[in-house]
Amino acid sequence: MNVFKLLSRSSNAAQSSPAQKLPSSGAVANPQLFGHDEAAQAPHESNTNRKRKRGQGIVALASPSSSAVLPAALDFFGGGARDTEGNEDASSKKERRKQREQERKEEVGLEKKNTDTVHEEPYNLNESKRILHSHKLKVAVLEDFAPQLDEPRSENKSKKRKKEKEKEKEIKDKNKNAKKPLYPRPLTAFAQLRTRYNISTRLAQNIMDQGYNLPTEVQLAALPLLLRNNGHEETDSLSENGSLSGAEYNGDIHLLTVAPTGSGKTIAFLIPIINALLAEGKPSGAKRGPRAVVLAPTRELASQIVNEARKLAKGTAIKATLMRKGMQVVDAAEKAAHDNAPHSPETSENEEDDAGSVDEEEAAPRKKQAGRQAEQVKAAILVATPLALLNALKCKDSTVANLPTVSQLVLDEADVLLDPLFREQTLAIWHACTNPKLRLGLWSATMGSNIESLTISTLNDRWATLSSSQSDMPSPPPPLIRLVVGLKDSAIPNISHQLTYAATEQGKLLGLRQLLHPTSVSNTWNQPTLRPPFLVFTQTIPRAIALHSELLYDIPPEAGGSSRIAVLHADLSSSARDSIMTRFRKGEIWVLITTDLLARGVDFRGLNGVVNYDVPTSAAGYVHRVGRTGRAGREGGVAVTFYTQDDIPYVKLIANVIRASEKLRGVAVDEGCVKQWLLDALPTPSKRDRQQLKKRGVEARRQVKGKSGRPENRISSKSGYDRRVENMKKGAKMAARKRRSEVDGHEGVSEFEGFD
Ligand SMILES: Nc1ncnc2c1ncn2[C@@H]1O[C@H](COP(=O)(O)OP(=O)(O)OP(=O)(O)O)[C@@H](O)[C@H]1O
Repeated sequence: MNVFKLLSRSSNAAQSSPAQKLPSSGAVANPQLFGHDEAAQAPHESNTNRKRKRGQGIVALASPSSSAVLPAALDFFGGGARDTEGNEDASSKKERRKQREQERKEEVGLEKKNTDTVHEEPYNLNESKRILHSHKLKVAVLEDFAPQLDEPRSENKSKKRKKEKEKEKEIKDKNKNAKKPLYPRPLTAFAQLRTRYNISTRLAQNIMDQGYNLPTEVQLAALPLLLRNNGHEETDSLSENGSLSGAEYNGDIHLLTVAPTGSGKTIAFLIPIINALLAEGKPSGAKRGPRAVVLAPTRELASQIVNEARKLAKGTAIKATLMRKGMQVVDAAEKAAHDNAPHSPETSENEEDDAGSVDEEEAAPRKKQAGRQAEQVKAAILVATPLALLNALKCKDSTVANLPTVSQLVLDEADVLLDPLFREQTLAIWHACTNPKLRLGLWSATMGSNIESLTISTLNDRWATLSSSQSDMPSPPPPLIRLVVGLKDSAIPNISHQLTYAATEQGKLLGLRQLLHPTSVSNTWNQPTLRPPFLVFTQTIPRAIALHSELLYDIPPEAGGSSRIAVLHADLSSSARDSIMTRFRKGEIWVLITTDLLARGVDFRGLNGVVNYDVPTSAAGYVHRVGRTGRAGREGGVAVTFYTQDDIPYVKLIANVIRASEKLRGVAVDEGCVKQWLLDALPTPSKRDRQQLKKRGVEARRQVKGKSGRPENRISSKSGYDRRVENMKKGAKMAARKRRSEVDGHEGVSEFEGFD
């Protein structure tokens, strides 16, 4: 067995598996989830996607070279490198060479087409409606703030406040009603970014260099809404159609987007930001500071966004940076001015709440840094977690300095950033962005209606506060537009789900071991097999650590042994986390055990599956966890969820999401993994239970200390009964030894007669 060959699996080999197409096989021709049958694409918009540059980000895992022969026990990837298939591969070598040649030709052809000037048809409302409908896209103006301008600015404050309160109350009811629909002109090929929106040549080139040709659904609708139309949009058709394209806003909007996991939201918000910054040119005036801020809930996601931004802005003057400890975001002078300025009561309130939430780990180095010259952020795009940025903005008296240079604020995973866990921090940063031209973007695969109302009321508040102090507030204020792709809050349809009853904790461990070992996988139910690399999610950090130590030696040494399995959680140091992420992306780690730290946003393109070792604590949690596989339309991802007796009160939440996803995929209820009888039999958790579950998880799985002070809910392949018997035997042995030593000791005393 050549282990080296096993490690250097190339994506070609996985494709050679005839039975199952895996996400690790590489990018698919069409990254879209819906509207595949759509024939009506512009002639230049071939579905033949330009192939990604070799090795570009795809976890390099597949099967060994065609001639390698693997014992079944080591064939973790199911590449099927048996003798016979080896021969088949050898005979198809010529075929593959031909195919590669063909792809190269297509690439060249596509490049030429994309650089050609594309003739733009005028905006056609019916055509736009049809394309948006087939891609399951819905766009609506959620809130038009323009009517507020009718109110005289001199109106006394309390009257104004009262009116605002009344308005806030109305918001909830209003949200339920249908909003003004919009039918933006769909972007059906990235080439149109140049022809229609005249984006920078370099940016367009960078997009092509990434291998992106066909926009995903979210890009198809969000980019036309966010990019300035540069006068290309025909005013005639706008007036004819009653401004239904949204082009009259000319990109000047706040956008709230709900789009499936892995659907390319990152570049959908980065392209307009980079293009706007390039168009602005070098900022005038002495004020320094970031011009766009992207907030993300975890460091891993933030650093991924920085990488994407750097790739898109390569060769331009726009730089992106990750917020690190000790960095200085605003000018020292600005901060000092803020220190001396009187603060509004609203800000102080926030600060008091936040003061307690400052992490000591974060705070200590800040104190150390105070003595040294801090590194000033020079990049135009700053990506940060809320806490890291807020710490940098806090002044000596723990008030928050303003970020007047920021004109774009993006909340990636907005629902979690505005969830109680991060809300105070996120809102404090939002309020610190005092630029009257600030535009907001909220992006996630799941978004509760409470997030919409919170956004509207915060936009209202900001407007009221800023318009009383600043004369240059835009008039009318930009509207809040909502874009929804597919079915809101649902899991992607291109993965298969398995909901497995494991009865007990021990059952789950056996189930996971079965999934892990290639020879023990019995595919009796004709379900797709889970192949590495995959993620395993647990409810808590101690459980992730315990599971890791239990499985550490499950992969045979010939296949890399314990180095193939790792655990990643928030208690590890930043450098350890980075190193594990790098090794997992490289394909050196096959099984990564983690907590919800990696549940959101993180993009492992070739991840073949996800195991919910512990059931997620909410439906949204499930959507995000399983969305780590099946990215950019890749087929073959598998999501396995184990549940035990303890999960029965809540598992219906997950079963409903699975059913909805299978329905989207067109799977009949009696053929899917969640049968109707199961849905009928499972209890529906109350709202209170749901809230409790989200907050604390399944109680039985929380760290419970036994009388001995050791955790009782350990993860082990031994049953509680076996452990008890073993403990009793151990106890008996100890007691016998003690008795023996006592007897020996007694004899000893009798022998020692010296003191007398
Ligand atoms: N138009 C496209 N064509 C092909 N691949 C794309 C396209 N747009 C994005 N991708 C790829 O899709 C993957 C997922 O993108 P991204 O991480 O932005 O998804 P997301 O919608 O933010 O997901 P999540 O909700 O999990 O955060 C990335 O690997 C990205 O490179």
